Amino acid sequence: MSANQPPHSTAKDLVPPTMTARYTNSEWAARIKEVEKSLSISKERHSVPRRPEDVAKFIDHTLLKLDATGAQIDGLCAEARNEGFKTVCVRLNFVARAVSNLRGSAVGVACVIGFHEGTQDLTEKIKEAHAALSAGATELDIVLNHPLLSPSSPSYEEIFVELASLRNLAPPPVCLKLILETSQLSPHQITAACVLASAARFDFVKTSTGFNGRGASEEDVRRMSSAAALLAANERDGAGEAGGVLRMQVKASGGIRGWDDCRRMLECGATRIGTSSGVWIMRELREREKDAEKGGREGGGKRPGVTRLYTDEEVSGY
Ligand SMILES: O=C[C@H](O)COP(=O)(O)O
Repeated sequence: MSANQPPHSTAKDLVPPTMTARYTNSEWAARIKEVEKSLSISKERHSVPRRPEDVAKFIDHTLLKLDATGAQIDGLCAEARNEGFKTVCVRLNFVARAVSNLRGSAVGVACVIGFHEGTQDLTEKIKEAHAALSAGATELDIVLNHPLLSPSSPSYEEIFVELASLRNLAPPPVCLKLILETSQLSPHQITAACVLASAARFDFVKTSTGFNGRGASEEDVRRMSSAAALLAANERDGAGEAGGVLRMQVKASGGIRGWDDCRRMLECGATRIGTSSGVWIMRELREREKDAEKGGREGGGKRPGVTRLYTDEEVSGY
């Protein structure tokens, strides 16, 4: 299937039923507590690619302003094609236009769902997701209903049912990302959201919508990346010979404006960057590379090469 082919184009009116619960709230609470007990936040600095064509593949080129115009979406798609970005990230009303713009390219189309509060009910989110897939979206960035993580009475069961139902509607190769809105969550709630997203087989946890509170922070990305690594390791242990466990990845988004912000997020363990400043990041990176080359020629330094962030087994291939 090509990157831009609608995965559900033959089943336009078919919306699968919602999934039933897997664990009770208190069982989820116990599982989350276990994960928290063994979670240590990695201080590792992940290696980062420097060649612009490699960096571009980590970027979701994003335009989510409510007053965005069709002409701006056309421009966004042209930039994404030109730079070789991973996707363009747009609202539902522009998915079909973006898909048509990007036909024949390797650039995918990500659509935000439940944007930006996340509090829509499950039926609403399922309808939106179904419409996005039918229009050709290859990735869905779904906002967590984060008020359901309220510290006094968290509804883990309800959140899991929502996530599992959306995964059921959109199986791989559709890439599913859960937007946590980390500015609204405590570290404990962030870990809880990672546990639920991983159990529902989401491909990514994503920091922010860019519309509520601060954007991505190094601390949050490190926590999410460490939790994802631990959850994959736990599952690998449980899977024994069966293997095949995929590591959930982290998308940093919100307020990432320049190459230094982008590099810092990748160093903390993000493997996708959501930003409305993609073109500026690439411009800055090219300028830095030019300076480094110049310095290298004059001072005998070495141009940084491309390094791998994860092994093939660790990433899910998106
Ligand atoms: O999903 C991505 C964010 O909305 C992008 O946020 P930004 O406009 O602050 O770059």
